[in-house]
Amino acid sequence: MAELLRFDRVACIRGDRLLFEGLSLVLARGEALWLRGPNGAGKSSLIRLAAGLLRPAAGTVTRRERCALIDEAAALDPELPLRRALDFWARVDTVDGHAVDRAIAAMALAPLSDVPVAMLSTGQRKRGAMARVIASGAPIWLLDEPANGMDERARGLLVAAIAAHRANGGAVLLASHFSLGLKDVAQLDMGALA
Ligand SMILES: Nc1ncnc2c1ncn2[C@@H]1O[C@H](COP(=O)(O)OP(=O)(O)OP(=O)(O)O)[C@@H](O)[C@H]1O
Repeated sequence: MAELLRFDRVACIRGDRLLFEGLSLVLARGEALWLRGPNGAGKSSLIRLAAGLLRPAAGTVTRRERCALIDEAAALDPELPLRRALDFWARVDTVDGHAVDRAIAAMALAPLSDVPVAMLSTGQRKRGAMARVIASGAPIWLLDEPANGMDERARGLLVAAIAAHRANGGAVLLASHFSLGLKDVAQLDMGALA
């Protein structure tokens, strides 16, 4: 099945504000969709709907595969060295240690493997969170401002990881205030919806 994620006429209400309604989209294998729009437009809310962390006020969200999420929290145990924090999620995601090795290499984190997550810089922690997503093996990546705090080199690694994931049959839903320079990416302007 090529289709991984579908929104059918979805409405989203936060607090007492209608953020959007009648929103339909399909994300298929190999595809990427870039959510754009000003602060408060609803990009994070749409990603949380996709993750199943928010319920639509109307319409339906269908996920046909597992998803992995990055948002403002790294979701890595701050007390653990980075490698062990990633190994914890590998056990939850039932992937083997090689998946973690590959993810660490993809985000150039080997020199930081023994550093406690709490001691990582903002950009390093973001790379760690991205390694968690890569290692998960989840076909659907939900990336809410994944490049925040990343330097140019790390952004390059992120873009390469996204391209490799898509080439492997994965799909990416991305919220970002700036272009990452992704090739062949569809765009949804949330400002135009609000
Ligand atoms: N838990 C909540 N309760 C009530 N309102 C909320 C809640 N979370 C977010 N909102 C509101 O929903 C609106 C959309 O927020 P959201 O975080 O989805 O926007 P965004 O497009 O991701 O913004 P940004 O570019 O600043 O990250 C905002 O007006 C925000 O105040």
